[in-house]
Amino acid sequence: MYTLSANQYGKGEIHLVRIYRDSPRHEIRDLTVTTALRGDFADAYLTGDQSKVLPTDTQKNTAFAFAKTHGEGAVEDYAIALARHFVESDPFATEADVDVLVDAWDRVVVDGAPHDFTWVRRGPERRTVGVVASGSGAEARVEVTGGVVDLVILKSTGSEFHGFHKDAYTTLGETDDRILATSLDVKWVFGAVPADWDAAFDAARTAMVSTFATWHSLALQQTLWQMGQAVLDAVPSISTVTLKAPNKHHFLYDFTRFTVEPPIPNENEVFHADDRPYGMIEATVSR
Ligand SMILES: O=c1[nH]c(=O)c2[nH]c(=O)[nH]c2[nH]1
Repeated sequence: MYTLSANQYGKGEIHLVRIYRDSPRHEIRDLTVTTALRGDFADAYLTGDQSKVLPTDTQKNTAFAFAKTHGEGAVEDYAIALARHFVESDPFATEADVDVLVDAWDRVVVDGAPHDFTWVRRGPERRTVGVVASGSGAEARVEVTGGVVDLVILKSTGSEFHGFHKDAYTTLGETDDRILATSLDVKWVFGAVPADWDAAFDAARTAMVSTFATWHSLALQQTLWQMGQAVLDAVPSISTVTLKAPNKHHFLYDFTRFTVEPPIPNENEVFHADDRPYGMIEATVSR
């Protein structure tokens, strides 16, 4: 005998674009929305009875409809409205997830003037918004997370790595001046609702980026600890932040193997940017 221990279902990566065209200067919002419902859905798996299953196609339709009807506030307001709608209107859903990836677009500048309705996609960095809604009435609960994925950042000095533990397999040289580069995947949990979702995101992102730049690093581990604290300092409504950071290694290219005369110096100027393998450094910092 086996047990269906857990199940959820929803629509993955609903890519929707909302244009705000109430004035000649349009605005754009580019969202990739993933929904998931949990609740009384075991029969759909165990017996094939779909009578309690709101199709994922309907979830997709609702995501598009809410982009119009609940799209005026921050992305968080949209995601909260959509998640609450699922738990409040679907008698079989007890919990709903709405996860959103936000693609940013930069307004094009033509002859020094910002253009009204043309943008160039920024990237690969994307802001993330996650909502888990459950219960209803007095029991209604909403948990909101924010974050960023694929925030690629590099500093060309101000990073050291030495004094590490060595064994018979250790070949890595010690360094007091190296490139430090990563692609950050960061998620933070809101313990309270901030006054302004967008301002909270901007403050958290600025805290991370400026700390990465200014903290003289003795290891990516130490930098992540500093960045996590900076996020908590910058945004009082964030209770916990989890940072995942691949160490994108840049190896000094060894010109000493060449026989050219005169020898070519390489004083931390030419590197082999290795895309894999990478170190994977992770930390969660909490209040
Ligand atoms: O900042 C670093 N942390 C490590 O744990 C590590 N390991 C390694 O090989 N290089 C680095 N760099």
